[in-house]
Amino acid sequence: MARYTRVKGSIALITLTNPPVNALSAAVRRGIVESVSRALKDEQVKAVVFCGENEKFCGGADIKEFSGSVSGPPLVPMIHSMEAGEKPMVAAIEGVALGGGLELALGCHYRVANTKARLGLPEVTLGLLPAAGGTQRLPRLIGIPAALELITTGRHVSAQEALQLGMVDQVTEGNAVQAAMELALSVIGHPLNPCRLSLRAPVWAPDVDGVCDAALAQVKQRSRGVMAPVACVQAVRAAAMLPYGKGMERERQLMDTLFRSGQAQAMQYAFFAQRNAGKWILPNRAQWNNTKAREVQRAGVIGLGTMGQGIAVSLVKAGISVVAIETDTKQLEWGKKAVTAMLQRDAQRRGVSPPLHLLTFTLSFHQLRDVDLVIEAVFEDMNLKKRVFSDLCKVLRVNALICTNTSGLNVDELAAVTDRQPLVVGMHFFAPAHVMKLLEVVYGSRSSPEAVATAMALGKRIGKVCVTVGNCSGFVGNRMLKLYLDQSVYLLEEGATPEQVDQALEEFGFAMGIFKVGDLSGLDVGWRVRKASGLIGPDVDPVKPSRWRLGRRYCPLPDMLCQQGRFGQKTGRGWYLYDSPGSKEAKSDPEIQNFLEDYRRKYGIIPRRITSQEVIERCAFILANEGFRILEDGIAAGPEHIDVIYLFGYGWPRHRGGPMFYASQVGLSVVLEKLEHYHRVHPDVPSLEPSRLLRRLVAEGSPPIQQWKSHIKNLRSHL
Ligand SMILES: CCCCCCC/C=C/C(=O)SCCNC(=O)CCNC(=O)[C@H](O)C(C)(C)COP(=O)(O)OP(=O)(O)OC[C@H]1O[C@@H](n2cnc3c(N)ncnc32)[C@H](O)[C@@H]1OP(=O)(O)O
Repeated sequence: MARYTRVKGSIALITLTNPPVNALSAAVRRGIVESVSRALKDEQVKAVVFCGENEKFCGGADIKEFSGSVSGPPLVPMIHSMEAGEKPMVAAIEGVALGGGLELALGCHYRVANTKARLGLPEVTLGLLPAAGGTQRLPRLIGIPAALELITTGRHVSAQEALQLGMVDQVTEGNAVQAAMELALSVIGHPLNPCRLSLRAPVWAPDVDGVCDAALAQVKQRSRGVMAPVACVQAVRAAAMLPYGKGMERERQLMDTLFRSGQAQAMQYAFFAQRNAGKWILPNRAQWNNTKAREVQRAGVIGLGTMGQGIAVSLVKAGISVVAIETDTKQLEWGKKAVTAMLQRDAQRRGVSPPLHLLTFTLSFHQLRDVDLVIEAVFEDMNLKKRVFSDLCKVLRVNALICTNTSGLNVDELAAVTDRQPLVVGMHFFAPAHVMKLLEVVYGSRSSPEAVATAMALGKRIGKVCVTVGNCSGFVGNRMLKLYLDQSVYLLEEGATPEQVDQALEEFGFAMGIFKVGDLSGLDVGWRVRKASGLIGPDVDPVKPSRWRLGRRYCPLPDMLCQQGRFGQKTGRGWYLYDSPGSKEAKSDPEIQNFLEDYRRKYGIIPRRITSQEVIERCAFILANEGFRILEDGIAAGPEHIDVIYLFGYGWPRHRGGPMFYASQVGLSVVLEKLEHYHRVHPDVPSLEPSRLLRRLVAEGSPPIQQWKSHIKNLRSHL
């Protein structure tokens, strides 16, 4: 699908037509090959301009084709024949030129971009490398260091930056196609060899080896265990060392290794899962494309603690007026200072002025009378939240939405104290709220589709990856996290150290192990939650606290740590030792080793050697097992939604797809077998018992993850 038109007498305009992003599907590639051949044969045609329909040049190769057998004309010879053609070819870049789309533009002799265009080679984010000549042509155009940075990060650059780097010849505020046609007419008859990037010699740079070695070390540290960034460096190194033809061979070999790898499959799954999560659907069949969101121009934020501050910053940055409320002057001033500073820092970084005029800080609820929506972000306490909710109903417009930022409290119980249950939803932000991408939008049993649609649209507008979830304790993310945390401390009881567990998790791909994360977030947070839930009370023996509570295994180690004032980084001591309170570098603490040994002695536990494999199996499979239960309960609409929550909210490594995808990749029967084994060994941990859905899927031949939803439907109809 490429449209061929002759314009201005002597220009062949080739338009890629594959909405929404003009991806290079087999049909598009076929269309391009035919159109280029026609343009080269037509004697009236003196130059060729490429553009994309709907002001989007091209979003790259069609990723959907990667999972099947790829047919149609291959990209590399197609781009080569464009570059070798004896008529000037100009790319008119509007919207995006990404991946294969940019590689196509690099095969042209000239490139013109609209000011709003974005260019990049994001293949690395899909577990691949730019294998349509991108790793060989881009370094020849902009040099090794800049090409390494763009190709290993997959970063998109603006048209302006592309011009500075030398990726494009011209930037226009007007129509890029018009500008490209003018350029094309002006270069007819000019020699083309200097514009053929493949003909340029390997790029010389001082100490090219050193630059590539440094890039390799950097990607290995930044993306531990991920193959694609390493392959990207190797391919760019080839551009520096080898003639073009040999470099292309190297690019192909490296791509062959990546293309069918589990990592590439996981990352491509993650790409589509993220988009799929935006297509929300509620049990009553209301969904993203049949429900209208309300417009939100003014919002209220109640509570200016860490969460409220981040939420206020996110809203204001998206152009929404915010009325921010606190209960006393000191708290209000403190919050105001923090929010203002964050907005100023951000504005300074972007070279704009901070939108402080959008903020009102006040102690008075009356200032909320004309807001469209309120996000309550007070302390995680049901009674306090209920009081705030009833106070809100006295001042808000009757049709204003009330959203609660809670990490797990019952949204229905909160809604019940209001005069507007359909207009109440949960918005579970992650700390720090102006940075973390994930937002769980929690629908209660009476939340209206319109309220859910509004919260989802608002989340998207402030740059979040939003997932709708049902109302249960901990929703999706924290419900699963609780069991993962349990496993990690059980492993300590049985013989592991925090360092061992963290190392295994970091080797798996987590940026930080679970104990380091605990120290960072503050161990007192969970302690408070456990106290509030009745797990810790006056009846607990302070000398030898019970390891059996509420009918199941309980590990008192985290409570015992908190009793010693070890709250993590903020106190300079937690599972690790820090140089001073607030410092970040975690060091092993011999006191913790002694503490664990004493503990095991006290309870008569004989420590055993715990392998990294066991750490991963127990942590990852418990997550997946609870994920299956969440699907059975209808709390998440599909496995992709759970995976998106773990990818964007809990640091799950992207090259492992998510806990549900990981389970499918390991093999559901293996996961089942392992869970059965661990449950046999630990019968006092009910969450290790394999879920019914997992058993069912295995019994039905372990279908691919894309088909699980239909099996869930069958399972639920039998309930
Ligand atoms: C067999 C050997 C092959 C050799 C290939 C050699 C080298 C080339 C490799 C590549 O080119 S890989 C692809 C590189 N491109 C990308 O990674 C870009 C991916 N897309 C995006 O980043 C964004 O979609 C966008 C282009 C910036 C647009 O963002 P926007 O927010 O406007 O829309 P989205 O919701 O993200 O997407 C809309 C719609 O389009 C689908 N889609 C996007 N890009 C592709 C693609 N490259 N292939 C197939 N489909 C794509 C996306 O899934 C959405 O679909 P729906 O959800 O609406 O169904």
